[in-house]
Amino acid sequence: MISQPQTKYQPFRGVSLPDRQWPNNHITHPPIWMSTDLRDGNQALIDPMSIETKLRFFKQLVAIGFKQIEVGFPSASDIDFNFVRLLIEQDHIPDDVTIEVLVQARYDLIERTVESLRGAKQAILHLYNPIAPAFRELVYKTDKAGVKGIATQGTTWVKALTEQAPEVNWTYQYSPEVFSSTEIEFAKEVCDAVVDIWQPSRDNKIIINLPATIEMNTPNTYADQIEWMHRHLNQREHIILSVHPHNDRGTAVAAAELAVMAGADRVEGCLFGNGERTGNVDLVTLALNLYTQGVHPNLDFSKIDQVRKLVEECNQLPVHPRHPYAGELVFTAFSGSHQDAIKKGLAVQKPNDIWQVPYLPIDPADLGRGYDAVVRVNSQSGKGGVSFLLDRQAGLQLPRKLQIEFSRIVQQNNDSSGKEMSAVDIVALFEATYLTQPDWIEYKQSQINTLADNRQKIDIQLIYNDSPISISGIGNGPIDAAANAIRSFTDEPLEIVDYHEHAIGEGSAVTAVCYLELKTDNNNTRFGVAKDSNIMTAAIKAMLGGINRKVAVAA
Ligand SMILES: CC(=O)SCCNC(=O)CCNC(=O)[C@H](O)C(C)(C)COP(=O)(O)OP(=O)(O)OC[C@H]1O[C@@H](n2cnc3c(N)ncnc32)[C@H](O)[C@@H]1OP(=O)(O)O
Ligand SMILES: CC(C)C(=O)C(=O)O
Repeated sequence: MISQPQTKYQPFRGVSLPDRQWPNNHITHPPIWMSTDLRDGNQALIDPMSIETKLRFFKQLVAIGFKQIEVGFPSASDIDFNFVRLLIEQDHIPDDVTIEVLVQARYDLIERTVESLRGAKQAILHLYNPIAPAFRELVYKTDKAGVKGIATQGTTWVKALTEQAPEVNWTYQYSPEVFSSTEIEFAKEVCDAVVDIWQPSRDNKIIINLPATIEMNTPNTYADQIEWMHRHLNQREHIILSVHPHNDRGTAVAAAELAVMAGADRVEGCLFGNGERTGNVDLVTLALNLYTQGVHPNLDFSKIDQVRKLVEECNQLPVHPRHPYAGELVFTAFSGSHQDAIKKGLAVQKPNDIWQVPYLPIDPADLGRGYDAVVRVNSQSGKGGVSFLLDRQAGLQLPRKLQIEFSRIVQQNNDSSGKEMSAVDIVALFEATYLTQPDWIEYKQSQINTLADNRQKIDIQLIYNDSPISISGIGNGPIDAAANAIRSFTDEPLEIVDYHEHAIGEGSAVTAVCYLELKTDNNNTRFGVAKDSNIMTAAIKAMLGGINRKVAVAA
């Protein structure tokens, strides 16, 4: 990089629009969407799609709900020409879907393009030519009149040639390519001239598409340009104003949103932002941004993983794991405080209430994604995430102090392995720590009787050192009695500091889980955990579990 970038690059200022209105506007309904995956997306691929791949992609776009789909550049290649023919001849185009094709302003190419569309019920013919200063000077070696002439001549040819195919219900689209860096008055002049030739009406509107072929500055700059055109174009009522933002500065989504606020009716882009260089605007993000504002985009991404997989296969390009809404990791929290907040939010979120789960701008379930991936545990995680996974995976709802104790054990494990732990790993570690300790004292069975003074007597059979042992205790309740019985046998102080239990499962498969915090010497407490179909047995086993753990750790 050079130390004085101003000697090499100059700022782009766009149009002066001090009375701009767009900042006060809100998007209250979706724009007309146009997917150009099979054209602008395809032309940017290392290996452009085959006809079969294009057809797979086309069907997916239709299933998502796109009503306008640019399917190729039929005058450029046999694949694109034959693909258009296949769509028409094999009747793959639903009645409410219009295919679109792109062409340069060259007679022979337009002729071939019209030929490719013969027999279609409806079609959008899209003509473009670059009109910006650098293109006029460097590429076309002409002036403003020259590029305007290419646009008007092209439009005249399109008009004449499409009239020869009256079976097609034609819509004409014109793009002043590189609109984003064209003098705004000149862009209007060219578009007005095209509109004059085409003679659109309220019933047969022309699409004027204003591409940010190269993104020039902050997205407000583009919004100003679009609002200016929206306010100044002749015959605006006969025009569908369209935008086609590219993502050179990484702000295409913002540019498209602001452009819609500025008056655009239609947005062209690609799924997951594929396209030339840094891509076209990402239609998935745009649509779901709208959805999270309570506006249905009229596009269905309720199986987003399936869509992502298909697009990755067709484009032979991966979608980034952090891609908004669709990336593999976007609904995953590794860090402790995020996990804690998500866990608490999910616990109180009711299905029909306004969505309020912290850190999750959208309910993953709306996109067909599960909650399993929401919380993942590595060395950055805390008790919230660990206990969330224990609950999701095994139905274990640990009391707070045990959450803290066990998350430290998980942390030690992570620190030594340096790896992420799956929910299965965490449950296994929990079981190894609390439920499957070596059986120093093994529970066999027990019986409880109520005495004449209403106190409870318990008789417990144990196995200790491979020998059966019977112990008894009396107490105010069964747990007190069991604690007295065990205390007499171990000759240890045994105080129950906290008792927590819950059921897992339903009906005859229900299991009780008991978590006891035990004081087994003067200063320290220790958790004993056990599961059993009988709640009392679970409590006795939990006491023995706590003692077993003390012994196991001390040994
Ligand atoms: C921003 C965009 O995405 S625009 C779309 C770009 N997509 C593509 O180009 C993909 C498909 N294109 C192609 O395969 C080829 O360009 C073809 C087959 C259509 C044409 O190929 P060629 O005839 O070799 O021409 P090429 O594409 O190199 O274009 C150069 C010529 O076309 C002229 N030209 C380029 N674009 C246009 C246009 N939109 N309108 C009129 N003329 C144009 C150039 O001035 C140049 O003319 P010259 O030969 O007299 O100097
Ligand atoms: C043809 C036009 C719309 C285009 O693809 C662009 O300018 O990026």
